[in-house]
Amino acid sequence: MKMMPEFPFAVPDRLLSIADLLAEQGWAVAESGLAPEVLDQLERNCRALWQDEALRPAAVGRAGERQVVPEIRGDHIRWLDDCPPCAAQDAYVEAMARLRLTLNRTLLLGLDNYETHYALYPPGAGYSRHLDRFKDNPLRTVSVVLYLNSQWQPGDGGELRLHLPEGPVDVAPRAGTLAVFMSDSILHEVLPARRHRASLVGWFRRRPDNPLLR
Ligand SMILES: O=C(O)CCC(=O)C(=O)O
Ligand SMILES: [Fe+2]
Repeated sequence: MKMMPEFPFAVPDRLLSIADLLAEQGWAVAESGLAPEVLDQLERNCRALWQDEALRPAAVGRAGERQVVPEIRGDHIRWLDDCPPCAAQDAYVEAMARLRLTLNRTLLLGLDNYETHYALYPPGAGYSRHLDRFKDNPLRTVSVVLYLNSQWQPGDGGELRLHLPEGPVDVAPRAGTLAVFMSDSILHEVLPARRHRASLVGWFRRRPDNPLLR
């Protein structure tokens, strides 16, 4: 039997706060805690992929009927698994592993793995209101967005808008900000931006055969 990869670490308050907020309200916005050099390198990677035309227009719709509809979703993406490895990406993946273990230990979510892609929204592009969990694939459980825009100014647009029962909450996509929310319940959208908007978007997934989650 394969055990969950487990590594001992002191859980920083920052990660515990994210877990508390998720349990309380279904979403959290926090500082990622990643070093400035790591954030810089990730931002450079995302922009270089765009310059090199190595990002592809993202599709919407269920398996079998995926299509590119820029009026609904205008970002361009590349999965991290498909990118040349580098130390900054390793640091990001490790930070996400720590967050995943913290959420499992505190909230017993049974999160098993993480899938993630770079995303670049050119000026004017957005993503209409949606949920991240697909009807034909219920494994995505917690969504995580790390923003990579060191030059972001108020008025640039591109906010993540969470549609909550008590009203909308907007998150500015400033470098280092982490937005975390439940994939099946938090409706959200990306407002069009005036400049290129870079991020890493990912999902903690459950195991399809987890007997505890049936
Ligand atoms: O970039 C964001 O703020 C959110 C992106 C998003 O909702 C998605 O890719 O599903
Ligand atoms: Fe989303």
